[in-house]
Amino acid sequence: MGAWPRGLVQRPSQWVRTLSLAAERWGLVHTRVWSGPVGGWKPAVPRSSELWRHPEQCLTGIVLLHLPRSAFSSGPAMERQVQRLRQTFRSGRSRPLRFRLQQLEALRRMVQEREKDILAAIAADLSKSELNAYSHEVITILGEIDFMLGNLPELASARPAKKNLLTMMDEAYVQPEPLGVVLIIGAWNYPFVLTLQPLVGAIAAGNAAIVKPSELSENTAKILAELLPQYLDQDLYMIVNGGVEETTELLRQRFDHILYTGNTAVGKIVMEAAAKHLTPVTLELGGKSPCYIDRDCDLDVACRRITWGKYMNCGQTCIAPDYILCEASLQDQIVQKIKDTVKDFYGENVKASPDYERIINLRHFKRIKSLLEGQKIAFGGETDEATRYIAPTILTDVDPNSKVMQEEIFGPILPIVSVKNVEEAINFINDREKPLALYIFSHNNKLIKRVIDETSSGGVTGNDVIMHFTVNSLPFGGVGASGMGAYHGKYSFDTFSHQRPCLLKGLKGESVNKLRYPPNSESKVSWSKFFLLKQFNKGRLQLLLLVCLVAVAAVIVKKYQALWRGKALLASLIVQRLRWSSKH
Ligand SMILES: NC(=O)c1ccc[n+]([C@@H]2O[C@H](COP(=O)([O-])OP(=O)(O)OC[C@H]3O[C@@H](n4cnc5c(N)ncnc54)[C@H](O)[C@@H]3O)[C@@H](O)[C@H]2O)c1
Ligand SMILES: CCCCCCCCCCCCCCCCCC=O
Repeated sequence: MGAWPRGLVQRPSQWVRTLSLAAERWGLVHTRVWSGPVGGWKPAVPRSSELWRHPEQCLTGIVLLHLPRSAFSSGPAMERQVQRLRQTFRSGRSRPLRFRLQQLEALRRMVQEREKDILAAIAADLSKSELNAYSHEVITILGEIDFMLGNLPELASARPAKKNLLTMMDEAYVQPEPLGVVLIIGAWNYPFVLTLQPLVGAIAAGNAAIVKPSELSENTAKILAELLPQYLDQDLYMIVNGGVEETTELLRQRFDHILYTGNTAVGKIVMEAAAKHLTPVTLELGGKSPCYIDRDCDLDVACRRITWGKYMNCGQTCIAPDYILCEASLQDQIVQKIKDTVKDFYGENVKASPDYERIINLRHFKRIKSLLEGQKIAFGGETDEATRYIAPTILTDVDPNSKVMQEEIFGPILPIVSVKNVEEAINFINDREKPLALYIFSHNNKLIKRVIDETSSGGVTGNDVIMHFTVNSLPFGGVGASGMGAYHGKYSFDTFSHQRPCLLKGLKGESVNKLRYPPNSESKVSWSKFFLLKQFNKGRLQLLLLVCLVAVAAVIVKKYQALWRGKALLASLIVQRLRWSSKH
């Protein structure tokens, strides 16, 4: 696509433009606008595109290119796109702070100006009320953008580093630098926040990025593909929509970092593909997040908070409490209190509540429903395949070896497993894969700290659920099977940056440098120990003292010399003045 396709140059008529854009919206074709040999092929952005409005400003005109979708996900096409972004990155365009801030502001404008469309898309994907879509997703993105806008100058600036005796006179600092072209693969359960929050970090850190939203939340994927090119620099930030085929093709390309959010099985595929290029990865995976309720606890409060975090988004939250661990004697009270809270939150008819979502697709609906088989359902259990509704459900006396305890539930089913005491709870947690989150409810802070000390998990909230996700001064990520790396706030910036150590020396000081040049000797090693390990022997200490004394003496002499010189000058001026006065 390097040469200008002369024969095809024309300004498309209104109906050609309308039809093209409609076909693009329906997902039939990709429409591209040729903006000259320099600009290359750009997405034909509806309405706002400068290319549509001012074709005369392109080199010689514009031309439309209609290709089947597959043409853009083929290997060579994908490679060209990554190459295009890499070239722009290499031009240095994404590096200046002013540019990054401007792109982040544009992203904020996008969220604010197109809020209605965004909320409608999320609502369509997850049967979520627009109010919930706003508080679960949009607020988080706006908060993250504001954080970056407020803190970017500090985050991106060089940090002075401590020096040793050998580099005392030099300049040592850590300079964060962008990694290059990064790939962000989003998830469908919070399709807006889990796709855009990493992008905020990538932009802030000065990278180019390809964003691949989940095809399972197709409405959000579509609106992102429509909006992002209208607000962000298209040569640096690009969106690729599609499914397994497109992701597979993307993963063949070389990136400088990949941040993937989703299930552990695909996480392994991502890591394997990344290993071929030695690309570092951040894997935001899942797991079964336990929730321990201590006997010494306010059960009303605990159950209200757990009900909120478990049934929010119909249980499709990576950090939802997956199951409850408690003493057997608490089980019935917990069931009753959660039951009462569900009524408080969603009313008598949960199905009719605007605050209760639906399962994303039939595959997940069937998977979750199958987890109910053979279980003791203490509450809920109703399902409706036509609307993919699964009622808030509690299972009691659950066998730790049953299917529901083998995989992450990712749905509105809450098993209660009884344990004798906190030791057994700790062992239960440690016998399994490290979870993404861990929750402990107790009046006893020491017990909470003990559970934290004796277990491992991606994150922890004591006496609440989910809320650690909302604190952007805390890194968000998994450990072990629940993932690697972290993001949010400063941690996003760091994830998408290389912390580059810089040491700037002068060309003087060769006498000290002789210590490291061959031939080596006992004395040189001993001096190196002195400089680098601060290992003093008596003789060396005396020598050092002597050097210090000489240095102090030199400073004093210099100072007095200056003083004497000053005094002498003054005296000679006075003498001259007296002579002059006596003459006149
Ligand atoms: N840590 C987090 O922040 C976080 C957030 C959301 C979800 N999750 C986790 O994600 C899981 C559920 O979400 P999910 O979307 O992965 O589930 P899913 O099983 O619905 O996965 C579907 C996704 O995997 C992709 N996929 C499937 N096979 C692939 C292949 N061979 N190559 C590339 N991509 C392939 C599909 O394209 C699709 O986007 C849960 O475990 C949840 O805890 C984690
Ligand atoms: C005083 C009113 C405060 C209202 C605050 C509402 C906070 C709601 C926060 C919900 C955030 C949910 C996001 C969860 C994302 C989980 C990612 C994994 O799936």
